[in-house]
Amino acid sequence: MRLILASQSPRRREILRKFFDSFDIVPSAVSEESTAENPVEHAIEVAKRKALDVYTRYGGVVIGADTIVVLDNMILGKPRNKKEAKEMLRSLSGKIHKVITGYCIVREGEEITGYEITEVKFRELKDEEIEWYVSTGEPLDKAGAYGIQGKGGILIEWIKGDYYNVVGFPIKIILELIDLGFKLS
Ligand SMILES: Cc1cn([C@H]2C[C@H](O)[C@@H](COP(=O)(O)OP(=O)(O)OP(=O)(O)O)O2)c(=O)[nH]c1=O
Repeated sequence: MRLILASQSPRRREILRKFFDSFDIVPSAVSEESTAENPVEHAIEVAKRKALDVYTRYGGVVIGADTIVVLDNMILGKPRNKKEAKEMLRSLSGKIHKVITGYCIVREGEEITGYEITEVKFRELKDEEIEWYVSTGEPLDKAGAYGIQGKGGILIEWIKGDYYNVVGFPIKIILELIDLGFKLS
């Protein structure tokens, strides 16, 4: 069965490519708003919308995912501009937050949903560090305004849990695909 990643994220593509040889990529264009009552439900709802959008057009086995950063029960999505990126980084400084990725795999009308939570502790950041990091341009397409896999790694004191989950593609998805019969490359 054809495997399709419903994502424009280069990070998700790279992680999936580490484990599986052949799959297609079809980005979805759905809204990332939701009426969910809590962050986990929100991430799953959006992931499901992404996967179903592509599944209804192409069929196959479709994976959708949504990554959010949650600080004190507030969802930080992708910053809209540099000012918002600086505010997000200031609010994360010195604190522990959660990175939640909700995912959905759709095949033959059946949906498998799940999520992973990783805790991340930021160092106390100096204003100059925030200025420098935002000037690199890295924060703009990323939830919480940082990328752990890039220069943003320097902002972090520790993480607890699945590293790949922070980048946007938890290992749980790989395990689900193995259960569905896909072979590791
Ligand atoms: C916290 C964090 C997020 N991110 C990224 C992962 C996601 O790509 C992005 C969150 O946005 P998402 O809406 O989950 O994904 P996306 O818009 O990039 O791609 P698509 O909806 O097409 O699947 O932030 C990192 O790359 N590194 C990090 O450390």
